[in-house]
Formats: sequence, structure tokens, C-alpha cells
Amino acid sequence: MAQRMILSVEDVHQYFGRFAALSGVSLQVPEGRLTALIGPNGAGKTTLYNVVSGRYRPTSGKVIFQGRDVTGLPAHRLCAMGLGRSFQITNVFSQLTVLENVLVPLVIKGGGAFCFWRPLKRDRALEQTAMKVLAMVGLAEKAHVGVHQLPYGDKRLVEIAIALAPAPRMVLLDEPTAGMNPEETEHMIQLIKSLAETSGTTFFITEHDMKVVFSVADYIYVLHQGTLLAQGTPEEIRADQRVKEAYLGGSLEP
Ligand SMILES: Nc1ncnc2c1ncn2[C@@H]1O[C@H](COP(=O)(O)OP(=O)(O)OP(=O)(O)O)[C@@H](O)[C@H]1O
Repeated sequence: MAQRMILSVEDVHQYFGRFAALSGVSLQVPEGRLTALIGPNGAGKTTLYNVVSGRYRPTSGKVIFQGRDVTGLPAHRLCAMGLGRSFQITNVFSQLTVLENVLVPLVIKGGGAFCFWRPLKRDRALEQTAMKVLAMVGLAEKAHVGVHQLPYGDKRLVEIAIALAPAPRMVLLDEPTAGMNPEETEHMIQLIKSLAETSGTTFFITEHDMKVVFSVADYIYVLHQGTLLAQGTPEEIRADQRVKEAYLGGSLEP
């Protein structure tokens, strides 16, 4: 049976002045799978994420999400359509508790307003949803702890919980293990695997750590200097000579 594609990027070009950060990139992300986007520093991964998540309108080309042309739609519209993105640690409200952080996107999704200086309106149904998400990422026991008190690895888990809370159809995870120690990285690998298998959500991740990529991804796209260099299963990418050369001096082998 043909796989349904939740996301298609079609011939996307992104210029910054005269510099082409993306030159004719096309790729597809199948629904319910974990697809990774990798590439050496400066390859264009973040730029492509910014195009897909509505932060940039590409110079040319299209982004199709769930069959609709969403090119250039603002991030909040894409979010309402089911496209989630993990936010960097600086975007987590560190003075709020873990639970409150996860409630924020739920309150906003429900049409409520969030004011940082006013306590979140207590809503049992929303709290139950938030607690379920916290249980999924293994943070239920720390629900009432202030985020500023958490170790780094747990803060990254809060980011993932925030991205998952509104039950998106697809989540973009930007380097989920960046800055983690080996133990935290291993925990994150297991978590991403289990979320990908059980949540029904499609994951599209960028990651520098090849150990993580090769152990979690179903399919991998490799960007190099703004163009697509290779695509394939982890085994195919691991064996691809062009990818090895692009990473020369880097760490393709886990
Ligand atoms: N806003 C911008 N203005 C000008 N050039 C930019 C801008 N954003 C990115 N670039 C350039 O585009 C190229 C791709 O950058 P991008 O951040 O997308 O790469 P990346 O693959 O995410 O790199 P890294 O792995 O180091 O984060 C780089 O040469 C970068 O300097």
C-alpha cells in the first residue's frame, strides 16, 4: 500500500540576499514515521525547518502539509493545522512549573489567552491532558517542580512535552539531544523511539549525533550546501560514499 505523505517540500529555494541557503530542495515525509534531516554545519537544515514551520516564506517552491499548500503561512496557522515544533530551551518559561509550561499551549489551543503575570486558569480537563503528556515523556512526578530547578536533560523533555501537548499531526524536533550527556542522550533515544511507535505522531527531526539518527530514523535526507545530497534508510545512508565525503572530518560513524 502506498504511504501517505503528510509533508511535501517541492523545489524550495531560499535566498538571503544573493546567497542561496536552499537550492531546489524537494522531499517528502510519510505519515506516522520518523524522518531525519541531517547534514554538515551550514547545510541548510535550520533554514528548511524555518520554511516548513512558517517562519520563512521561501523565495520559490512550495510546502504542502496534509494535502494543502501552506507555503508562507505563519507559524500559528500551521500550529492550528497540526504542525508542532519543539522550542529551544530559552523559550520554556523557566519560572513556571513543568505542568504550567505544558498547560500554556493547551490553553492557547482552546482559545484562551495566556498572561505570564496571571495564574493559569485551573481547568481539570486540560490538566489531565497535560499530565498524560508528562507521563508520556516521563516527567509526571516532576509536574509541580519549577522548570528552573530541573537538570538540562529534563528541560529538553519539557520542550518536547510542550510540542506534543496540542496533539499535533507532525512535530519538528530540532536537535533533541544537543548538549546532553551520554545518559540523557540514551534516555532521549528511547523516548523518541517509543513516542514514534506509540503516539501516531509523525516526527521530522534534525540531529547532529549520528548515533541518535541511525538508531531512531526510518528514513534519512542528507542536505549539503543547500541541496539534497542523498536519501535512504539508515543502512543506505551509512554506506553512501558521497555522504561520507560530505562529512569528512565529521562524525558519521556513531
Ligand atoms: N538569516 C540568514 N541570513 C543570511 N544567511 C543565513 C541566514 N540563515 C542562515 N544563513 C546561512 O545559510 C546557510 C545555512 O544555514 P543553516 O543555519 O540553515 O544551516 P544548518 O544546516 O542548520 O547548520 P548548523 O548545523 O550549523 O545549525 C549558512 O551558510 C548560514 O550562514
